[in-house]
Amino acid sequence: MSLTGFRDAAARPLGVATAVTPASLLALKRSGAPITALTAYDYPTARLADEAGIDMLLVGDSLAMAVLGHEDTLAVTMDEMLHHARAVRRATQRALLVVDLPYGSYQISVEDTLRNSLRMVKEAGANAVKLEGGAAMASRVRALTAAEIPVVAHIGLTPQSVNRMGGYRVQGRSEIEAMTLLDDALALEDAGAIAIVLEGIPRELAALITARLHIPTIGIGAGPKCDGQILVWHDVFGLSFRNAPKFVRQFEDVAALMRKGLEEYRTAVSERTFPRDEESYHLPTNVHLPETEEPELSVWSE
Ligand SMILES: Nc1nc(=O)c2c([nH]1)NC[C@@H]1CN(c3ccc(C(=O)N[C@@H](CCC(=O)O)C(=O)O)cc3)CN21
Ligand SMILES: CC(C)C(=O)C(=O)O
Ligand SMILES: [Mg+2]
Repeated sequence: MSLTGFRDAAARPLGVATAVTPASLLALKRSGAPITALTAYDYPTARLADEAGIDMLLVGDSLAMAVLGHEDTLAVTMDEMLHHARAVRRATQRALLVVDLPYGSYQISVEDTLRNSLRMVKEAGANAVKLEGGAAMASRVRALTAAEIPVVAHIGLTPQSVNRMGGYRVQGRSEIEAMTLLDDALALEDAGAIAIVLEGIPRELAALITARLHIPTIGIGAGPKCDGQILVWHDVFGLSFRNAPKFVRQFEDVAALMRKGLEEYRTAVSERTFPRDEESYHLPTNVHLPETEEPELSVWSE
């Protein structure tokens, strides 16, 4: 694994844009240029996102819901996250590759957090890991940073807290809750986080946190003043099969395209217009098989 994110530096095409690093995300914040981020879960979609110039690809634990059909994110395992992260790694040349630590992989101890995060780096080629939680997670962030594992923090509507929150509810709407979230963000920055995801909080609070922090904020349902924005791939393309949160914008209706293609394929097979002769293999002209006997359909239809 090279520093630039290319597994084999010699295989890097000449003239390709420099790979995104934690330092370049910081530079984007300082220059005022928005950071673009998106989730990715497999090879073809990660290739499209990377080639489109998305700065950060996140193998989110939203995998559980968006891809695996679970009701929430709690069930997804380290092995499932690694399996998808490896596919995304193979496709990603430029973007910073961040992988979510799944629920249970970092709650028990700092040691567990380090062991599981090292797996993300060594077995999947993650450039950074992400974990949910506030000031209570600062010791984890500090230990990972000391172990040379860049960390993205995540506060506000943290989906792994669904049982405590009693559903997916906007956070930080009272002054006391808002100030606690600001303190959390400052503690995570102090512990060494390279960036922080702000999810499901009032836009005014996200603007305040973004102004107070030196590291970039990446918003999802946190308004326009964050340093960057992230969305779930399936929400962007209308592939979610559930009521979308208010913060989602569907940029294209890929499900409609897929339905159209499915209807065309089903019809073509049903009507025997697929495959055509050009879509079939032929015997060499010197090879002769016995004639096939056409079934006498009329006998059976009488
Ligand atoms: N496809 C998908 N998109 C996501 O953004 C996403 C996932 N899956 N899975 C993991 C979490 C869960 N997320 C969610 C899910 C639901 C709401 C939601 O229903 N929000 C309410 C807010 C209610 C309130 O006002 O408190 C909404 O109406 O927007 C928000 C975030 C975000 N993450
Ligand atoms: C939406 C982002 C921030 C996330 O954590 C996920 O996709 O799991
Ligand atoms: Mg997540």
